[in-house]
Amino acid sequence: MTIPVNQPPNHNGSHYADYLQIDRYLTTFMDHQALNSALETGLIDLLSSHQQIDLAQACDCLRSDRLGTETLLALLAVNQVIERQNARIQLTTHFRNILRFRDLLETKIAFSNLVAPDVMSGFTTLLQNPQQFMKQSRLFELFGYHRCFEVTDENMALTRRWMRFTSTYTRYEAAACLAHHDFSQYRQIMDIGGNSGEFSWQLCRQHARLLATIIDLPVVCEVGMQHVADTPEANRIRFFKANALSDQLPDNMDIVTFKSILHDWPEDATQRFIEQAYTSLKPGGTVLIFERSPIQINNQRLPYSMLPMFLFFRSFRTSDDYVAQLQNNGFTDITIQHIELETPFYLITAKKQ
Ligand SMILES: C[S@@+](CC[C@H](N)C(=O)[O-])C[C@H]1O[C@@H](n2cnc3c(N)ncnc32)[C@H](O)[C@@H]1O
Repeated sequence: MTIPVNQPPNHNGSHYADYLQIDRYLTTFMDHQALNSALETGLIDLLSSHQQIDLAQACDCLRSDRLGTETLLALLAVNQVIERQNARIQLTTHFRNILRFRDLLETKIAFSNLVAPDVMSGFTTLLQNPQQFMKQSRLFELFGYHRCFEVTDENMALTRRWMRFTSTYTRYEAAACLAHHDFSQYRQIMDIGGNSGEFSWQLCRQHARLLATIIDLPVVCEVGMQHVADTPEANRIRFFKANALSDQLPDNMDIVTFKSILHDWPEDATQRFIEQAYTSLKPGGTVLIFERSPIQINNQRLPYSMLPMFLFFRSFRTSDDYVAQLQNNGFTDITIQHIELETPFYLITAKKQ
C-alpha cells in the first residue's frame, strides 16, 4: 500500500490516508478471525497497556489452554501484530501505532464477517442473478431502508446496526474529502443521504462558520441526532427528515453534497437526486459528489476486508456517468479529482449557473 503524496500532512502531522495502514493486518480470513479474538477477549488491551506480557498472562486473558493460546499467538505473530522476545510477548511498534484506528479495524472485521456467508453460499447467484442474490443476502437485508420510515424502537435498533458501519468508514473518508476541497467558502451546506451526520460533523469541526442540514429518512435522522448530540458542533447541525426523491427540500444552499449515496440507485433516481440538489442551491452554488470508483481487480488478490465493498461491484459508476448527468441538469464548471484510498474514489464538483 502506498500513501498518496499529493497532499501535505495536516496541522497535527498526520495524513488523511494514514488509516489505510490498518489494511496490511486485514488480508486473509484467518488474519481477521485471529485479530477479532484478540480484540474481543481483551488480549489487545492487555498488550497495549503493558510493554510485554508472558504466556501465562495471555492464557488467562484468553481463558484458553496453552495450545489454544499458542495457536492464536502464532497467527498474530505471522501477521506482525505481535512479536516474541524469548518468553515475552509484545505488540509490534507498527501495530501499537495503528491502534488509534481501532474503531475502523473492528468495523472492517465485523462487516466482512457479516457478509462472508453471502459470498460463500451465493457467489454464483450474484454472478448469474443479482436480484435473487439481493433477496437472499444478509448485506441487503442489513441495509433495509424500508425500516427507516417509521420511528419505532425496533427500527431504531436495526438501523443503528448498519449506521455504525457507514459512520465509521465515513469518519475516515471524510478527511480525504476535506483535504481535497476548500469548504471555508461556504456557510450553508446540505448533505443528502447524510446518515448519522458524521460527514457534516467533520466539516463543521473544521469550519466554524458552517451550518449543516442533513437530509435522510426519519429513523436514520433520529439515530443521527443522538450521534452528534454531545458534540460542540451539534447546534450547527440540523436533521431534516425527508424522502429526498420526492419531498421538497430546504433551499438557499451554498453547497449540496452526495457522499456514497448515488451508487445505491438506478439512473433515473440519481437524475432525480441531482435535480433536487439543483433546486436547493443558490445561483452560483456548488454540488459535490464523493464516490467510490468501480472495483478493479488487476494484479492483486482481493483481501477479505474488501468483501463488503466487493459485493457492490455492480453499483459503483465511473465519474463520467455523473458528469453526464450534471451536464444534463445544467451544471457547469465541472471538476474531477481522483483520490486513492483502499479503492479509488473521485470527487466531482459543479456549479449552478
Ligand atoms: C450508503 S448510505 C451513505 C451514507 C452517508 N452519506 C455516508 O457516506 O456515510 C446512503 C444513505 O442514503 C439514505 N437514503 C436512502 N434513501 C433515501 C431517500 N429516499 N432520501 C434520503 N436519504 C435516503 C440512507 O438512509 C443512508 O443514510
